[in-house]
Amino acid sequence: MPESERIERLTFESAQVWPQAAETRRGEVALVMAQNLSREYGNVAALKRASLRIFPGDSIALLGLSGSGKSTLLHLLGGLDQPTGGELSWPALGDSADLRPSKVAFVFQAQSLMPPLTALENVALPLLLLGAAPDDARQRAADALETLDLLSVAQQLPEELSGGQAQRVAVARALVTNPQLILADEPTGQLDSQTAQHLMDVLLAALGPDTALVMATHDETVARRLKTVWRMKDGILEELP
Ligand SMILES: Nc1ncnc2c1ncn2[C@@H]1O[C@H](COP(=O)(O)OP(=O)(O)OP(=O)(O)O)[C@@H](O)[C@H]1O
Repeated sequence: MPESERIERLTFESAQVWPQAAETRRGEVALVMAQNLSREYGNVAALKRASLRIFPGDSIALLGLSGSGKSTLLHLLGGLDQPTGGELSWPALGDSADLRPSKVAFVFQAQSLMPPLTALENVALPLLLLGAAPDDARQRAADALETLDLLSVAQQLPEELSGGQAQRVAVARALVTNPQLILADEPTGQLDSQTAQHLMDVLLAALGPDTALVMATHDETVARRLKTVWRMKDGILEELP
């Protein structure tokens, strides 16, 4: 089937399943809604007319090969980037200016901790940016590190951490503000499979029941740990949620 026809079909099906106004599911308001969401970079169509809804408590793996558009979609969902087509809204969260860091948090694949700050200071940082008192921020950061079994490295600098520990600190930093939506871009991408599974264990255990997680990955084993799998290929969200 030609790609244009396939996109038309997916779009038609999505319109059947989700009328534009369907902001709720079983009485819950969607955190994110997108209709025909597209992002082009010059003549590269990185995301082609994706329609989706994300609700509190969802955990979604975004599975696809390198270049399939996973990061593009995550950046749009978190308001880090602007779509070139379609509609995007955050019915339960406000508009894009309200999104971060208290409501939406990111975990990236690459080392994203601030090098001069200790693990504890890295985790406390989003709280300080939100205006928390320093003592309160440090206590909550310590609690988050403890949840992820990291108290022993609280005073270490990022360069002194293993890759797995650094990613767990990044997860603690994402969780510390109790966000409603966590967007994770291949957080296990640079970890061996055992360390990756441990990261998934602690992340899923630490996730609140109402927090939604969307995680880009190319690893089927990691994807299977989440409740729902969305597949991306060449910018198309293939399996509609
Ligand atoms: N800032 C940009 N400028 C130009 N093209 C871009 C930009 N960002 C992404 N692209 C292109 O958009 C397409 C989708 O990229 P994206 O990073 O979203 O894929 P991905 O599935 O996340 O890949 P990976 O698994 O390698 O991170 C690719 O063809 C990529 O080259």
